[in-house]
Amino acid sequence: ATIATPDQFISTFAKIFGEHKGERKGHAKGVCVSGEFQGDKTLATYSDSPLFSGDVFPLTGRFSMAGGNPNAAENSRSPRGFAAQIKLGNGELQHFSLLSTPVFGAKDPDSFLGLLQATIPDATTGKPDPAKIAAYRKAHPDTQPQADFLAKTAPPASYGSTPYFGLHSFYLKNASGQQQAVRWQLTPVDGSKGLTASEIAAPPKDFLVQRLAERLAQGALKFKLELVLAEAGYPLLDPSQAWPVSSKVVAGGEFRITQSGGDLCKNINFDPNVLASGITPSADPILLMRSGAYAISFGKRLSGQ
Ligand code: HEM
Repeated sequence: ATIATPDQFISTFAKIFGEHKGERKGHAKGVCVSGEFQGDKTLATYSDSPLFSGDVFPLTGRFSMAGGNPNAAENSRSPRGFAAQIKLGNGELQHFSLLSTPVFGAKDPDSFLGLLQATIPDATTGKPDPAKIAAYRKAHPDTQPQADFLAKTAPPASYGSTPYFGLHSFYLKNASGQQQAVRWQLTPVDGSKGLTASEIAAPPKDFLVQRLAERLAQGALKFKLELVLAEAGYPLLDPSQAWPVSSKVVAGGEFRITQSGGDLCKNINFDPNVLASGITPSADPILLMRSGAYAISFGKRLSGQ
């Protein structure tokens, strides 16, 4: 049974990253973007959602650095985030809220909260205690795969040169009512590119916003939406476990980012459980936890806390 609560995550983020009034308590550093989404009609086999009608819908989004530090260093070996709110023609909304790692940092809220608590800086040194973190990971092996991925993968060279992963399972249903569990992911049409060794050692300051603007000056930045189809026995409730690489993947549409900067995303809470009709959440307890935590962060930051 889960005992971690949304407010415990918010108070633990404050202990790790400090209090930053008016800022997002997670993914504090980021940039608003806008553009459009076009669903792939061939998905009708699996989904009757109007998201996949083939119509073009406007989106407001945000690229971000994970963590509650609004001044996070951009060579950090931490996840990057991409969130999007798509406005369908019928007034419905569809959110995507994704990370650049193919797995999440823990199997459930309790394990994730314990990991965060183990990274709270030590009162005397002012720094996290690496031995404490290592001991926690050893006792909770589900926290290791994401750390391994981040250690071996160069941080993205730009927000547009990395894939993004939804990590949770969601259900689609088709016109005959058949259900299919999927995970969604975004593949960058430009390809993936990491920072070079010298950029990692001596990163240009705040290059992510600049590189994004430079890229958008050349035309739309595109990502392909892909849906990975679950098969019998797949872990549907544990985002720390990757699905087999042999899984069937179907095309879901295309994201086209055309503008960056400004404040359009400021008053959006990119709650991952805001879904267009025909798409439903799984019972992944981390997915459920996110709605409560994001709502607290949203309320705080819009009221200057
Ligand atoms: C229990 C686990 C998690 C907690 C407690 C948590 C907490 C938070 C909080 C408090 C925010 C700021 C929300 C706001 O002020 O609007 C945030 C942002 C974000 N989170 Fe999480 N998160 C969790 C898991 C995840 C997972 C699994 C993903 C991706 C699959 C993710 C992706 C993001 C992204 C992309 C943002 C930035 C959204 C934006 O740009 O506004 N988070 N998270």
